[in-house]
Amino acid sequence: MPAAPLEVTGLSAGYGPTRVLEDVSLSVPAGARLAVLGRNGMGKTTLLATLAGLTRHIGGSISIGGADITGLATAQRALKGVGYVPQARWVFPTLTVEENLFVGLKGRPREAIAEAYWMFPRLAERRRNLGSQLSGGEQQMLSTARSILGQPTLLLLDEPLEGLAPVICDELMAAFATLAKQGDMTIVLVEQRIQSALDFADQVIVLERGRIAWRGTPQELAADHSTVERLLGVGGLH
Ligand SMILES: Nc1ncnc2c1ncn2[C@@H]1O[C@H](COP(=O)(O)OP(=O)(O)OP(=O)(O)O)[C@@H](O)[C@H]1O
Repeated sequence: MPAAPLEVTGLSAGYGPTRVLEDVSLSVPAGARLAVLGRNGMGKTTLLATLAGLTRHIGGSISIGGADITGLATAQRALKGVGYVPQARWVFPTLTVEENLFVGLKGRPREAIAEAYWMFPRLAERRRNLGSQLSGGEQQMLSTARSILGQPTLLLLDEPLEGLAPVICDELMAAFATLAKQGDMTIVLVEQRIQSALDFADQVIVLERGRIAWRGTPQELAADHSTVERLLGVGGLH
């Protein structure tokens, strides 16, 4: 399946009585890469969780590939092409790497796991290790690979670099760039490592208290020092 464009209109969502996202609208063309930035607690995770169907919908709509998925449950959204890689790194600790990958196949032939090993050669080396024996970086690779095996047309990555050593971050970002180049997925990346996100993305939004406070290209953001300082709390980007 080719990458699916993402269209979000007037989206508001939250948890129980709490409103977090307010009137978020965005449009990501098929195969494009959107970075979602913002300080802690501004609603980045909530935006991805809302796209995946895991929060309380208050208003607005979400469509991928022209199909309205707003009313669909998480599992149905996955069938429509939404791949969600949560911040918590969903790995089955008592299954081996290979068994974890089998879970992601969703009816595809077993040989398809070669795609995961091609993308993340470290996983091939660790195929017989248990999920619980993996480093944080390897768990992130496994969690991402499992999602990719389901052939999503929209991939949602929530802070994949959190807590990882720089060398592993580079490895992961290189794998994401390879995925993006293949053009089979539209990718939305939430990341606190601003420079890595800007190097990867072709468009950026910055959230502030659940609303889009800024949007533009990575180049525009890097040049806009006052926005970077005000909305991201850092002195500047290189
Ligand atoms: N399950 C929940 N129930 C109630 N409120 C929540 C829940 N999860 C998050 N929130 C609140 O929603 C707001 C946005 O949180 P969210 O995790 O989306 O922010 P974030 O930008 O991803 O932050 P971080 O960078 O720290 O992960 C915060 O005020 C948070 O306290």
